[in-house]
Amino acid sequence: MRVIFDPTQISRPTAIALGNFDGVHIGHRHVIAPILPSALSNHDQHLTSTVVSFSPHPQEFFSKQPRSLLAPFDEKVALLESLGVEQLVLLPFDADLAKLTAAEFMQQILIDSLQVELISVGFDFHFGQKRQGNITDLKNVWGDRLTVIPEQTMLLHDPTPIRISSSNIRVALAKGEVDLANALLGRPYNLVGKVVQGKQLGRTIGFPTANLDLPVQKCLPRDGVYAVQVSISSSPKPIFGVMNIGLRPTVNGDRRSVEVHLFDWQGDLYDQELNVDLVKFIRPEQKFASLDALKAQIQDDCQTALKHFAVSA
Ligand SMILES: Cc1cc2nc3c(=O)[nH]c(=O)nc-3n(C[C@H](O)[C@H](O)[C@H](O)COP(=O)(O)O)c2cc1C
Ligand SMILES: Nc1ncnc2c1ncn2[C@@H]1O[C@H](COP(=O)(O)OP(=O)(O)OP(=O)(O)O)[C@@H](O)[C@H]1O
Repeated sequence: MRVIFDPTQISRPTAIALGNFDGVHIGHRHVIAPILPSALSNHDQHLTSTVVSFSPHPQEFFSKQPRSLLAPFDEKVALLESLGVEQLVLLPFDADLAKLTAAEFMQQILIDSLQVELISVGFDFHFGQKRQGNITDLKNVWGDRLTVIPEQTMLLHDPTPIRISSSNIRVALAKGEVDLANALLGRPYNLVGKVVQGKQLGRTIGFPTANLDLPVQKCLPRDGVYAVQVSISSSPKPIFGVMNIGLRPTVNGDRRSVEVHLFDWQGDLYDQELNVDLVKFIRPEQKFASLDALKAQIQDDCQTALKHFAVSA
């Protein structure tokens, strides 16, 4: 997939899906589907299948606050690529772009710069100065070459359906509601990072852990202990394990760490990249009176995780 920051490099004409697409969840995949090469094959002209996002995210530009992301840049690129998207265009969101009216955005960005032939957006998509542009404006120009995806929701435990959205996935993760986050994403929420050195205390209590270095913007789930499934390039099969996210109050930890203990695994993992899929939240992090008490609890956590894996196998 081509990743374009410089608008002069865009491959045109295009079929585009417009939006931020953080996490590439089920709703996003519905929006992207109509512009994938497989959906464009009957079109008489070759259109480049393109996702158009803003960088930084408009909310980040206005609030000046960094946003935590379900899928930081490398993960987003990999996810879009796996769908078959040919090109990701990142429009630099600055004061000039923010000032464009809806009509100017359509003319300068969509028509002149991207040569858009087909567009797909969600029903509530807004664009241009003060978010004044909406799908009616797009419809007036692109007519039946515009696909509008109706709101995608999911009926789970509550009587009211829940909207599939990046915000709702973040809220679920903050509460440790892994099942909900995974259902809305349509795949397990995962953490991808290299293994770095910890304090090496874990091995002294019988539970060696791989400490993960994650992108700073990565949205972390609630602190606590999780059952996880891990993939490493050196192992053909996924490995089960437990993960702790938190400050490690028992050993007076000074910053948040993400560490994984793999079941039945021996060997050096330093510098290897781990992909950790969240399977189940087990318990919140606690301060224990002694290392022995922590050790007993971790043994219990491993049993809880193993039971869960056995039931869902
Ligand atoms: C499954 C699991 C659960 C954990 N739970 C806690 C906990 O509740 N409280 C805590 O202070 N530390 C907890 N820890 C973190 C340990 O304190 C940590 O693994 C140990 O100090 C080793 O750290 P190191 O990798 O930096 O050497 C947990 C670790 C694992 C693997
Ligand atoms: N549940 C959904 N149903 C239909 N379209 C959606 C849905 N979620 C997002 N979209 C559309 O996908 C595109 C990308 O949207 P965006 O990334 O802003 O979505 P989001 O997941 O709702 O994000 P956030 O929760 O941060 O507002 C937009 O065109 C949006 O309208």
